[in-house]
Amino acid sequence: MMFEFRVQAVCPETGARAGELVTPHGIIETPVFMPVGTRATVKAMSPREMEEIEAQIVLSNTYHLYLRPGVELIEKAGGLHRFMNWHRPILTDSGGFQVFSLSGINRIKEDGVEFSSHLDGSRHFMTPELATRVQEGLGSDIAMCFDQCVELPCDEETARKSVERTLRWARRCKEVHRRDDQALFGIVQGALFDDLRKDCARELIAMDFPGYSIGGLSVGESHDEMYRILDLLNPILPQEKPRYLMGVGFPTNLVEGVARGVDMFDCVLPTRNGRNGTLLTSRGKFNIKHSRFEEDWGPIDPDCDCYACREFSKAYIRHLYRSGEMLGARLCSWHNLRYLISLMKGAREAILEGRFPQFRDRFHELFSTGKV
Ligand SMILES: Nc1cc(CSc2ncc[nH]2)c2nc(N)[nH]c(=O)c2c1
Ligand SMILES: [Zn+2]
Repeated sequence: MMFEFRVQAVCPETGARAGELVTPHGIIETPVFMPVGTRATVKAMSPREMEEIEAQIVLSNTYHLYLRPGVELIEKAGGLHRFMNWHRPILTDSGGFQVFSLSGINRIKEDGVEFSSHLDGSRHFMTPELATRVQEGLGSDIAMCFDQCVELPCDEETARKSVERTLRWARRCKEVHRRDDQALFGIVQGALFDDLRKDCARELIAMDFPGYSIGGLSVGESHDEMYRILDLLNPILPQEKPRYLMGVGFPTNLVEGVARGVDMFDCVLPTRNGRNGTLLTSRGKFNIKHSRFEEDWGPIDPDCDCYACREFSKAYIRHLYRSGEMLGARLCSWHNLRYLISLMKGAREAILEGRFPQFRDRFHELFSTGKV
């Protein structure tokens, strides 16, 4: 069996799940945080270091790799796993979101999206078929349908049109998808409109995808609005299939997403914030450049087992950061990634041991104190 998802335990109080996702490149234990490697690298981290922090799966981007170096080159290298020397699972996003958020002048047509490359302004036309073909060429284990994510706030008519287009495009992706060693996920859209979200989910479920992504969130809505949509979709999406909440997120959103039946998360936060000195810890977040750390000889996080926390002081990392030294960005990213990976590992263990509600309360109690 190329692709299989097994739910191993469900928290009776919340519905949080612990599971195993079997892929051609290995088994993923869920809930899982997936580091983002947009241009075929998780910034500042080598594959060996990613294995050391127990990263199980990394993300990459169709949009970026299609523009540079091009899927043809990566196919000649033997696919993305060989090209980047990462032999665990890879998930690729379809490019829809990036076309709208990164490229210049884009024009949506029924057939696809016309856009200018953010690299050199060259004109391109991305279609559901091309997005699917590129992901098959990259050889990721999990691929995304080409969807249309709308910016918030948006009116119901605009959201309805994006749902209808997303569904037509999902059918077209499924129609041309051939690789049986790659799972294609449908992406639920519908902005913050309950009926649109339910209709979109039901139509995608009827197409019988092996997993479902929840798109159109973490795009500026409040936490409560995000949680309302998750509460709405949790009972509708098939319990026996994985749920992936795209672009999320901040530690509190991860724990609350797990409590609402989400299995997979990704976010650029740990590496992007790491590079500007913002650190995520069990006791809240802080920025290392603050003067209060000048003579702080302690670790970033006393509860963290990562290389940065075991071997270096906050004072030293602050010095590196202020001097613009690359090691500063590396150590901050290293810690933030390990923190989120460990947070999901802890949630999984708590669910398996029947103590997730206590884990969740303890997390909020410590994280919100901001006692750093
Ligand atoms: N918030 C958010 C984030 C992403 C990027 S997920 C990602 N790709 C690469 C790294 N991370 C989304 N992607 C798609 N296709 N659709 C969405 O609605 C959407 C929403
Ligand atoms: Zn650490």
